[in-house]
Amino acid sequence: QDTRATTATQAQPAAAKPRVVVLATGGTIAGAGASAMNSATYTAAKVPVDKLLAGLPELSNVAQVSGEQVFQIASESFTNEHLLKLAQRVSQLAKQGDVDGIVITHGTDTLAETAYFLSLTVRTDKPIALVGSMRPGTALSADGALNLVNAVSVAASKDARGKGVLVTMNDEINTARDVNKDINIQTSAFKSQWGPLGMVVEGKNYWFRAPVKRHTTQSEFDIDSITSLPQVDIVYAYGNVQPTAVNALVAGGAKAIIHAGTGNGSVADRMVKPLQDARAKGVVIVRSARVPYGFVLRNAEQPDDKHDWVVAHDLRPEKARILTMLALAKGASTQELQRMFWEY
Ligand SMILES: NC(=O)C[C@H](N)C(=O)O
Repeated sequence: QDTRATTATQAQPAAAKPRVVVLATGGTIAGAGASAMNSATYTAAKVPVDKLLAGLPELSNVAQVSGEQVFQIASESFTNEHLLKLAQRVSQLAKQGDVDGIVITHGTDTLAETAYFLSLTVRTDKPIALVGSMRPGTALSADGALNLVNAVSVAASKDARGKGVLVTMNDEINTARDVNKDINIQTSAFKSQWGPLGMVVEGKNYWFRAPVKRHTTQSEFDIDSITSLPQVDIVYAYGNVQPTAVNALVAGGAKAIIHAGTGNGSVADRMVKPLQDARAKGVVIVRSARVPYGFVLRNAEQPDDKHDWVVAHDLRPEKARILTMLALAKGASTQELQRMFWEY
């Protein structure tokens, strides 16, 4: 009896690839410049998602990928409405049985803010990976292609489940909460002060740590029940700063002001009274720091208990703004907001 035929038919059929949806929002990863020398001079948000995906045949080895153009904008122009619309779409897709992971292509300038917003509001354990690029696809040594393949491969992997919203740039996997754009011009733009969670190399993830802060499935926020976000603004501290901006924001209807203080979140003597007055009018005051690393301590630099101010822990002012908007949308008190800053 010839056994060769039997042996041949015993070969296992290739397992179906995970299904990943790429939601495109614009940014440099969809940018185009006039020449290959233009690594920094170009127009963002030009190339449609279908074209981005069609240019990457490698993706089909990793996942069954489909694309959806949600916006086509540079990320510095993101608004609260964009955040809400994107998070609602991510939440819908995450509930679908035929979606295993979601990738969001995004401009890098506000990518970390959007990532944090999604990690706080989308209740899923499916992998969500945000990705951008520092050079447009038309440039020499463009970084978008590999970044995007890496993002799809992370979103497609079972071992990324339950790790919350991730940012995959420059071969690193960072958690949405900790990561920030720390360097412009360079492709190693994204850093977490507490270190990356891992790396993605040739389609495989290498994990070294896991996030401990509440996110996604453990979050008390839920995009499905949020329809609008309150006005929360940021005031930047510097030598000779005057109360002009604080007073204007209060008059303009800000519900909270994030004070990006010097050093440990310190507040200039002439700014204390205007901030106290704002608080007396019901405006929530959050003390953060313009210093990128370290963290702000409660009742150090200022008597926060006495002022009824909140401290932003290690969150940058722009990320403190995201958490404060979500807290106020839920009607949180200043005590609850402070708890949230320690927990998220
Ligand atoms: N590298 C980039 O994506 C920067 C661009 N300004 C953006 O955020 O859309």
